[in-house]
Amino acid sequence: MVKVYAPASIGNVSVGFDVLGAAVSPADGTLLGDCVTVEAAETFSLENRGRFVSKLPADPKENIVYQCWQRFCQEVGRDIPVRMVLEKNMPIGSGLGSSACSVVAGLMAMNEFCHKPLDDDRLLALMGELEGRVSGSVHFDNVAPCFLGGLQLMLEAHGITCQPVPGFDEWYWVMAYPGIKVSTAEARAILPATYSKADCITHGRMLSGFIHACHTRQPLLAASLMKDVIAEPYRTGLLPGFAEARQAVTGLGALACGISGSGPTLFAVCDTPEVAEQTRAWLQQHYLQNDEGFVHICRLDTTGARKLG
Ligand SMILES: Nc1ncnc2c1ncn2[C@@H]1O[C@H](COP(=O)(O)OP(=O)(O)O)[C@@H](O)[C@H]1O
Ligand SMILES: N[C@@H](CCOP(=O)(O)O)C(=O)O
Repeated sequence: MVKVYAPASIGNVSVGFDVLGAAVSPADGTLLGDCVTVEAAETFSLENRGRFVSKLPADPKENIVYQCWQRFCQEVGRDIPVRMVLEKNMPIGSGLGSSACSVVAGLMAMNEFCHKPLDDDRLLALMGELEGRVSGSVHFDNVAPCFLGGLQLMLEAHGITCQPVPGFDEWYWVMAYPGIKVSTAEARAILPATYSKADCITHGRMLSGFIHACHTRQPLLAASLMKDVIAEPYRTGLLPGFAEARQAVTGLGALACGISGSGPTLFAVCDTPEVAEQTRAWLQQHYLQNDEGFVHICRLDTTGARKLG
């Protein structure tokens, strides 16, 4: 039996639309991610459990974990009869890389169960393909950090999908999920087809400056460059209270605040435990819309997906 946990992730990290992503886990040790278990069986079956099980598609074949099994079998060229269990702990359409958690845990668990017929590069390519099926187009900024951990920059050049970028150990990532759903495919569809020269220049300056500041260990410079001219201006209308929340948490001392993936989750970067706690408390009181919402103070998850059993 193999059990794999795959952590939540922040797509874009504000400054790198589709090309930058971060894996995060709560500092208190809570598991904020999906788990997939695979064990030998006579015939294939998939059981769904967990807090958000009721939000999964009604047709089992539309569950991306079923599709992971099917695609993995096709890739290795044989039918593999297994019992799979998905623990759906991640809210769907949350901006926390929920589908990526299921994809990464599903494919990695199958690969581990079969004694690793696929190497990490091939597995990551399949993860991107499966994520593309549910989110509207292939993008690696959730699956790559979720699988490999840390902050990952997508390169997709010279045979390299992504490479790690050094994060800042002192940063707390406060993640606030308000409890409402935003479809990634829809949040992608509303973006413009083309951008102005000024936006392209600003985007290049922010992203290159952020990556430079990470490599040269300048946390305040890095945080000041975490600005999004590609998606955020068009998506804030989907996120009730986002502009007020950002103003409030930066007023409390957060170094940066942005939309996690396509939202509605918001992230705030803080560099002291006191500011992180004040930010958590404010968001808990003002940003959540219903009982399904939550706030976690997280750290960069430098491990990524891992075997729990
Ligand atoms: N195991 C799964 N986990 C999450 N989403 C799934 C899963 N299986 C199928 N889906 C579908 O994939 C889509 C994921 O939506 P999306 O907005 O991309 O969510 P997220 O941004 O949280 O990954 C939804 O239509 C959902 O029904
Ligand atoms: N780069 C993507 C990231 C989507 O992340 P999700 O967690 O909302 O699926 C985008 O911004 O569309």
